[in-house]
Amino acid sequence: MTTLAITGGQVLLPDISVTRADVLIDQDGGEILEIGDGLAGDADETIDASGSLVTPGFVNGHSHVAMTLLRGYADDKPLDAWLQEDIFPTEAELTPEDVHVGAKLGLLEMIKSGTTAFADMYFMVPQIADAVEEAGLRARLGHGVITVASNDEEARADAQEGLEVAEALDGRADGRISTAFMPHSLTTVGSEYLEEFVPKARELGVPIHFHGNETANEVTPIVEERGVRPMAYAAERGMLEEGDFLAHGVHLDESEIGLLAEAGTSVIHCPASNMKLASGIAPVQRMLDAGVTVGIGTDGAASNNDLSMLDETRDAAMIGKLKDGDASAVDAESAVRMMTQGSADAIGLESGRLEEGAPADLAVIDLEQPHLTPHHDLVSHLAYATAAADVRHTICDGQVLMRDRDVLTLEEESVRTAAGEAAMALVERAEN
Ligand SMILES: CSC[C@H]1O[C@@H](n2cnc3c(O)ncnc32)[C@H](O)[C@@H]1O
Ligand SMILES: [Zn+2]
Repeated sequence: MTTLAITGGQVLLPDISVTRADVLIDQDGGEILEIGDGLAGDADETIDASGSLVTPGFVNGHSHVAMTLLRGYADDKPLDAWLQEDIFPTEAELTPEDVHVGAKLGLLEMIKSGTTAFADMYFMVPQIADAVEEAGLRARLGHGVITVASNDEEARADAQEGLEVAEALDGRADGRISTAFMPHSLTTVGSEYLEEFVPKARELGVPIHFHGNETANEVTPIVEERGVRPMAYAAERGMLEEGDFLAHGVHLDESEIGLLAEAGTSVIHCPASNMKLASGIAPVQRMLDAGVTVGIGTDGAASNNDLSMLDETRDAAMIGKLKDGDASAVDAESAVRMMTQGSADAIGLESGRLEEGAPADLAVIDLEQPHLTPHHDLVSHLAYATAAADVRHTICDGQVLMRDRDVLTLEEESVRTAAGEAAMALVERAEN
C-alpha cells in the first residue's frame, strides 16, 4: 500500500467543526485511512498543510464544463434569449475536439479552485469523459437530451443517445466516472419522450438529472397546459425518485418542496447563474428546513462566469439571506455543508466528508493570507472570505492533482492556449 500524509493542518470534519490533525491516505485504494495526530511518520510521502485548512474537495453539483469556450461570449440577457440567440446557434458548431479542450480548461479551473467532483450535462460526453480521465477528477456525466426542435426520429435518437452514454461510460476512469440520464428540462423534452425513456433509464439503474423550475417560463406553460405544478408533472413521469437531482429549483412552491423532500430528490442551487440571468432566487432555507438535500453548482462558465465553488458558496450564503430578509438564513455552516456533503449526497457520491473510509478527495486552503486573517472561525472563512487562489493542493481519489498551486495532471499553458484558439475558431464558424 502506498500512503500519503497531509500534515500540520486544521481539518474540517463532517460535523462542520475544525480540529488540528493530520490525514493519512491509502493512495492505491483512494481512501482516507486515518485522521489524527502524528501520522507523518507512517506515510510514504507527505504534503505540507501547515498554516492551512484541509477540507473535503468541493463538489460542483451542476455544470456544463465545456462551456468554458463560451465564457464572456454572450452576457446580460435572460435565459431564453441567451440560449436561443447566442448559445444554441454556437453550440451547433461544436466539434468533439472543441468539447474535449473546453472540458480540459474547465477541469483545470476546477482543480485550481479545489473542486474534486462534479456533475455535468452536455453533448459529446465521451470527449468529456476522456478529459476527466486525464485530469483525475471524479464526475457524474450525462448527455443532455433536447427534443423540442426535432422531429420524432431525431428526438428518439437523442434520447437513445442519452441512455447509451449513461450505459457506456458508467464506471470509466477506474470508477471515478458515473453517469445519469439527463433530459434537459421539463419544457425542452416532450412528455412522450419522458414517458418512454425515463423507465428505460430506471432499468439501467442510473439517476435522472434535469433543469427544473429555473425560470417562471418553465412553470407557466406546464401549469396552463397540464393543470399541475412542474414538480407534480415530473413526479407523474417518474422523474422524482431518491437519487434524482434537479438543477436550480428557483420557482418552487411549498407543495413542490414537500414533493421533493418526500421523494428524496435533491436540488442543486446555482446562485450566480440565477442572478446573472435574472432567473430569481431559490428558496434554499425553506428547502433545507423541509429536509430537501441541497447542493451547490456553478452551472456553465457562460452564465457565471467562473467555475469556483468558493465564489458560488459565498453567493449562496449572501442571496439566501436576501431572499428571506433574514441574516441568519443560509448561515456559514449550512453553506459549507452544501458545497461538500450536500452536493456529494445530491449527485450520489460518497465524497464530501473527511472521515476514515471516505474517498480521499481533499482541498488544502492556504490560510496565511491578509483576507483570511485573523482565524476566529475557519468555517466562516470558507463560506465568506476564501478565494480560488487560496487553494494550495488538490487531491482526488488519493492522487495529487495540484501541489503547491502547480497542476500536475494537465499542462496549464497548453490547455489555455488550445482552448483559447478553439473558442475563437468556434465563434468564427458560428458567425459566418
Ligand atoms: C443539452 S446539453 C445542456 C444544454 O444546457 C444549456 N444550458 C446552459 N446553461 C443553462 C441553463 O442555466 N439553463 C438551461 N440550459 C442551460 C447548454 O448550453 C446546453 O445546450
Ligand atoms: Zn445548467
